[in-house]
Amino acid sequence: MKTATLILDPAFRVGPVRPRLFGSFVEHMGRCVYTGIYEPGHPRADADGLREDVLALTREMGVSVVRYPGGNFVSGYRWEDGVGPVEERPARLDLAWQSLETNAFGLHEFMTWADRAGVEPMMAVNLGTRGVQEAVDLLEYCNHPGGTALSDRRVKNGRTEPYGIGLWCLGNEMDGPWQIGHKTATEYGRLAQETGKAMKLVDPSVELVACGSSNGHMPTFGSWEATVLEHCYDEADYVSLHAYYGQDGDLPSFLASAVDMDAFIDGVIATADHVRAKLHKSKRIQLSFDEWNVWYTDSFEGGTWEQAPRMSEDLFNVADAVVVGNLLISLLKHADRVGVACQAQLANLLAPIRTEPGGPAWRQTIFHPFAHAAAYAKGDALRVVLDAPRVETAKYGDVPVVDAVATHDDDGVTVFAVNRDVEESVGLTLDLRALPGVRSAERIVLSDADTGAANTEAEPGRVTPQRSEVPVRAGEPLLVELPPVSWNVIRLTV
Ligand SMILES: O=[N+]([O-])c1ccc(O[C@@H]2O[C@@H](CO)[C@H](O)[C@H]2O)cc1
Repeated sequence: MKTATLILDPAFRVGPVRPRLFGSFVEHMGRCVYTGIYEPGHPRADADGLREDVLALTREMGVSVVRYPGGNFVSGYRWEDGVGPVEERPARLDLAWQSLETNAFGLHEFMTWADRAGVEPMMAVNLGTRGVQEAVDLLEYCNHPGGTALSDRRVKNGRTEPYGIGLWCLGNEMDGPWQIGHKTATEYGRLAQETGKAMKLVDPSVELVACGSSNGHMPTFGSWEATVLEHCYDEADYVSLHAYYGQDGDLPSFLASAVDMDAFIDGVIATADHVRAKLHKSKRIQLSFDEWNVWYTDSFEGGTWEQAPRMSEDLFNVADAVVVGNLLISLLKHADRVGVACQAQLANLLAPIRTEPGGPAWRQTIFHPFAHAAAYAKGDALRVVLDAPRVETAKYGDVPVVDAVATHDDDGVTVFAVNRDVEESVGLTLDLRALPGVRSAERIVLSDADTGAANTEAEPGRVTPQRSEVPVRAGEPLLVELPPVSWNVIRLTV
């Protein structure tokens, strides 16, 4: 068996784990909204048509913040279409996904859902086909107490108190040629600056996310962030990152996907800090990794003009869950700069939660690492000193076979670790010399002899994490075996 050692010390602090790291994303795309979170007439729907089974799973996952309504969808969206009496709302072509948008679900429905799910809303404005005026109109509608045409319209539509939405995205993936209203970095940077300036005049408390690159391999990556931030450094609080990782038959490289995420995050930090130095600023721009996940992009099908077509309903397996866990480790390793992160998406497409219309809702494999991280990654993120053998990958060269991070709070220390070896277990020795008070240890593991195993409607509990106690001997290191292709949580209680 391969062996690795890991030194834990509460002094090796990276930064606080901010709850917004465990965000998700609800887009008007495929069946995320319609027959996902919202299905009037479903046996488990409440009086507002919100699926209570999906609400319960969202709460169980520990989702903290949810980005809405897109995504590519937002770049052609008129928010006014989704407010007021439902029977008066227009049906529209959704050009992003070539689907039919009925607008039966809109702003108020989403805010009711967010309230019941116990999540903070993260609202995106359309900077594709629209601009400064529509963005400030939406913000005034949402956040101004009353006495103006827009805020009184919100009151008339049933919501007296202002929504007080604090986190806003200035458009979506505006660097992407596929984006409706795609812009150059200079065009977008100026628009983000002016939109941000006006939004902060309406409500100075809002936090704004400027669009970074739609992935770290875009030809404009780096120069896009630099140009955009040179324009909107004062107005932006965050710059966004998006990344999706897929399997293409090369499992060792897929399992090492977090190597790419680490490099992407480091590149954006370096670029944002370059602009900070160049502009002589003291403020540091934070990172909003507001779309991340595993995704088999070739499973995308659109163009039918149907309402809520089945799109990208990927069936995620054990290997996918291990990669998702590793991506969460990467986010936690950068907790000092990544202040927001949203797994894309919540229900049905690319999703931890799957539903059937009129039928059940269940947890995909990737639900579990997210739920563990959201539940147990509290307090401060800790850098760990890891000594592990390396494995060869075609995409990333040789990489450590184990990747890990830890968190420290009043209850103790939790280690999150993946074994990226396709065949062999790794014997991990946890050096606890800086934690003499550890009384007990529990470990949770997600692995399977069949790395392709998945949860389905017929077998929703096929892949389930296993919990066990690990014996602790005072003054001695702790030994844990990490099975091949596994996600592991080790909770040390003091
Ligand atoms: O790799 N791709 O082919 C690819 C295509 C589209 C794409 O768009 C992003 O992903 C969509 C789904 O979350 C969001 O609406 C959009 O922001 C992200 C990645």
